[in-house]
Amino acid sequence: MTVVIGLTGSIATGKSTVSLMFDDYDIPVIDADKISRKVVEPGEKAYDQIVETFGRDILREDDTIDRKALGAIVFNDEEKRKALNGIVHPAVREKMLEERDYHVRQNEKAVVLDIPLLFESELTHFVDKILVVYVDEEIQLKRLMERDESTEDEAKSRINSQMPVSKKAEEADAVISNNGTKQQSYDQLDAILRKWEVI
Ligand SMILES: CC(C)(COP(=O)(O)OP(=O)(O)OC[C@H]1O[C@@H](n2cnc3c(N)ncnc32)[C@H](O)[C@@H]1O)[C@@H](O)C(=O)NCCC(=O)NCCS
Ligand SMILES: Nc1ncnc2c1ncn2[C@@H]1O[C@H](COP(=O)(O)OP(=O)(O)OP(=O)(O)O)[C@@H](O)[C@H]1O
Repeated sequence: MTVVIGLTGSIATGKSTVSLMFDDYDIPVIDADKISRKVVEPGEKAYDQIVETFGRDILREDDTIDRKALGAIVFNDEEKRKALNGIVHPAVREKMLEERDYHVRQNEKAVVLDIPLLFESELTHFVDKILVVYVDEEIQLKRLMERDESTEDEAKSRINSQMPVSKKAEEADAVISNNGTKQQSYDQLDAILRKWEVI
C-alpha cells in the first residue's frame, strides 16, 4: 500500500525546500504550484476563463499571464481570489489525482502531494498523512520578503490570504519546525519518515 503524504504549510514556510529532500529517498513529489502554472498556459481552458474574467490587462506582450499583475489583484481581494481559485483549482485537482493514482498503481512506498492550500481547499481527504512545514511568523515574513523581493505590505497580503501556519500545525500528523537550519529540518523529516515506516 502506498502512503500518500500531504505536504503543506503556509507561504514561504519551506515546503519547496523540504519537498526537494524527498529526492534522497526516491519518493516522488507532485507539486500543485507547478501544475497550477501549466494549466494556465495559453491554449488551456483555464487560460481562456481567466482572460474572460480578469480582462486582457493581466496579459504580457506574448499573451501569457502576467502573474505579478494577477497576484496584485487576487491577493488584495477575496472575491477575486475565489473567482481565480474556482477556475484554476478544479484543473489542478484533476491533474494531481491522475498523477497520484499513477504512483499508487506503481506500488511506490510513498508519494507526496505538495499542496500549499491543502487545508483551505479542503483536500485533506486526498492524503493519508499530513506533514506541515512550520516557521514562526516573523521568520515567514522575513524569508518571503527576501525571496520575492517584495515589500512588507505585499508579503503580508499574501500571508493573510492563507490560514495561519500555527493552526495548520495543530491539525497535522507531523510537523517539521523549519526555524533552524535546512539540515535540522532534514533530520526531522528523516525521523518522521522512519516513524511512518516509508523508508
Ligand atoms: C495569483 C498567481 C497568478 C500568482 O502567481 P505567482 O507566480 O506570483 O505565485 P505562485 O503561483 O508561485 O504561488 C506562490 C504561493 O502563493 C500562495 N498562493 C497562490 N495562490 C493562492 C491562493 N489562491 N490563495 C492563497 N495563497 C495562494 C501559495 O502559497 C503558493 O505557494 C498564482 O498564485 C495563481 O494562479 N494562484 C491561483 C492558483 C492557486 O491557488 N495556486 C496555489 C495552489 S494550487
Ligand atoms: N531552514 C532554512 N533556513 C534558511 N532559509 C530557508 C530555510 N528553509 C527555507 N528557506 C528559504 O526561505 C524561502 C522560502 O522557502 P520555500 O520557497 O521552500 O517556501 P515554500 O513554503 O515552498 O513557499 P511557497 O508557498 O511560496 O511555495 C526560500 O528562499 C528558502 O530558500
